[in-house]
Amino acid sequence: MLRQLHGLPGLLAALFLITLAITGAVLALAPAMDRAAAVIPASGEVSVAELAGRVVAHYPGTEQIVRGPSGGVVVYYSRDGQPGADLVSPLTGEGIAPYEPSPFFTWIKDLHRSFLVDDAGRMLAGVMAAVMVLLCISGILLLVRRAGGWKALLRPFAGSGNKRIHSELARFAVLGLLLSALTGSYLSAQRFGLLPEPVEIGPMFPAEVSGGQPAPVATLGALSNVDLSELRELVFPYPDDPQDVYSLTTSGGSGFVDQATGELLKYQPRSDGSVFQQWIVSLHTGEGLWWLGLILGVAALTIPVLSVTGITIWWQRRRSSGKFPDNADASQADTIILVGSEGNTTWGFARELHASLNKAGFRVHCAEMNALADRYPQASMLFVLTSTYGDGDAPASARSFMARLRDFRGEKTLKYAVLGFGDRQFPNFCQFAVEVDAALASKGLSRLHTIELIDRCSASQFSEWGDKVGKRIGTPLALTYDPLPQSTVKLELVERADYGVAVQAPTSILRFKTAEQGRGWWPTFLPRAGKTLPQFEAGDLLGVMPPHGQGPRFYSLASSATDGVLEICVRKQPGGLCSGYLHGLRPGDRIDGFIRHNPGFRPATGNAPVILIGAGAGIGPLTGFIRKNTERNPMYLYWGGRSSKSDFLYQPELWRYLDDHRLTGLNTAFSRSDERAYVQDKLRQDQMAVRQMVNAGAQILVCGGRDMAAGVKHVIEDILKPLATDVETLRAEGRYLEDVY
Ligand SMILES: Cc1cc2nc3c(=O)[nH]c(=O)nc-3n(C[C@H](O)[C@H](O)[C@H](O)COP(=O)(O)O)c2cc1C
Repeated sequence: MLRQLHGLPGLLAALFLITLAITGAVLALAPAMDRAAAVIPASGEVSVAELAGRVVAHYPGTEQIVRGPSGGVVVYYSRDGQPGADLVSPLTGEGIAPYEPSPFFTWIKDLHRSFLVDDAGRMLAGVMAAVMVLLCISGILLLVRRAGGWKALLRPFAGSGNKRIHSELARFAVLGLLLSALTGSYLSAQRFGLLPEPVEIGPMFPAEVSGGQPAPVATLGALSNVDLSELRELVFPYPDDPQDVYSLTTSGGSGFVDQATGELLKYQPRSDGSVFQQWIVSLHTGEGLWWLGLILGVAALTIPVLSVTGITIWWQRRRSSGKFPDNADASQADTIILVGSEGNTTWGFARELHASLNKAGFRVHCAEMNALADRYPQASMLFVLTSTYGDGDAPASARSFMARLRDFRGEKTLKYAVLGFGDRQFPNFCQFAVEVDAALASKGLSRLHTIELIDRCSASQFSEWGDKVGKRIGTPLALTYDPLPQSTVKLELVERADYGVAVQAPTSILRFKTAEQGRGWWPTFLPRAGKTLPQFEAGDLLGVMPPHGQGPRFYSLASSATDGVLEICVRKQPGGLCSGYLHGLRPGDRIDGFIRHNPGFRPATGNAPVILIGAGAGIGPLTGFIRKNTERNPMYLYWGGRSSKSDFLYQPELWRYLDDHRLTGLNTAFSRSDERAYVQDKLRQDQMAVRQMVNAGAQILVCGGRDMAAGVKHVIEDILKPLATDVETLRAEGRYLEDVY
């Protein structure tokens, strides 16, 4: 419900909101620019009488002096019968520049207030402001849900991609956006009579004025008592009319000043309603609060990005949660698939399983976990595919599953398998799936297959799980997960370097270029008939389609698009289908590939040290990060191989980076040399230095096999103990990242 409340209005309003945001951001500059152009004396330095005296000395035909919200003083005068207006210095009364409202800002203001179509546009702008209030409030509640509570709202968000960008930006900007939207809605509601607008009726013209000889304005007592910082406007009396008076408006009220005696006549303080109104205007426009204007402007600039990421998230969710064709009735089905999902990606996996089982002749019913029936009379297999949310909690479509499970009466013949979807960056990896698996077992059901956990939507883990389940049920399941139909690009192997054969760890560095002919490298990456690769960074993933219609396998990229090649580092796995295929390639051979972004695995920017830890082919993306470290931020590499003579991957390149300081320190460990050391041993030897770096804010990135990553985590936990922190805390802060396979 909350999500619909956030998504639908956002989608409909996106274009108008982007217009309002961009124009609002431009207008937000105006108060700061006005302020920069003006001369602003300190409070108490210049009285209105002094100002008026100085101005009159330079502009004998002064008719009015206005002090704008940003502090700039403008004099309106008449010279030789011609009216004029100048920005003046209150310190001297001299003109600084002619005063003319900027036609550009006027046009932007019209676009902002009414989309250039008068009342209908003004009404639309008001509606958009109200929609923005709704989006901000529902967005705040979604952020709280995503963070796992109000208290956790300031912690770094885990996860990656559009969702992370959307949440981080929203958290940064939401209060500014809410303030602009609330004040904008208020002003619109007043304009269309939905809220009362305070009417400020000034004091009546005084019945009696002295009518004496006018005194020089600089000597008038009532004007001497008012500081310039309080002035709004001072209207001069008609020349040669002794019965006329000065009209004075200040931030506190308005009144008249006798031009002969300098006495204040008929002063009337401003009403509370008018003061409140002025605050609303200032809070919306930044008038008089130039710094707030800039903050609101920056917040407004996030709206285009929030709109694009929001629409992308909505679109991906929609595509992956479409209805299933051939969904059998729950009471007739022999196989049940239950799905626990919040962001809907798990539905994409469920659809693939559903289609594959259907093709194999099963009658399959698929539904959300919240729709668990009391019993499935015909079913012999139950698959539960679920993600985990919050801090190890159930996702939206599984919140009531545990409660419903209490009333569930499973047939004795019903066997189940749970497949968890999660992200190892979270402390409670796939926790909810683990709890569901235990709860089903405690119901007396037996397992068709032990629980397995999929990290970050790994397509290869999913297809491996399918192979194992297929063997158990006696029907091959060729499961391929493709979140959106991928358009692949032909890549041509241009270079390879082979290592590790002598130590039974054949590993190759493979360099590809797109096979389509273009002028140089870059044109091949520009959009052409949809057959192009998007931008990529080291640490992103290259999806490779092995032959014979298998699902894609993913390899971490060791290069960025700017390096001019697409580089991966691949260890040949015994019996590995895709790694064997890649190792068999010769220069000139072509493969099909696509990019999957992985923004969750990137070194942080800034001066804090970065500690890169890897083993074997895990050095690929780490080398890519070092290559990109042209800022020469402190970067240390701990890497383990088997033999320095056989599988020291990237050796010459790393030494070059040490020389040019892209790499600050290199520490290698070789398990089949005399030292017989692993990367964990090197970390332990260096524990003082590692601890100091973590204390100085270092980020740790680990890349390589699961066992190595577990060993490294263990050592790092020990190293962190004296610092009273641990790996999970660093992980939550985005300072311990893993790319593990
Ligand atoms: C706010 C948030 C909280 C998450 N919490 C966890 C968690 O505690 N444990 C975990 O393993 N994964 C966690 N994840 C990762 C998701 O479970 C993972 O991305 C999953 O593939 C999402 O599937 P879905 O889109 O079908 O919900 C979290 C993701 C987000 C965005």
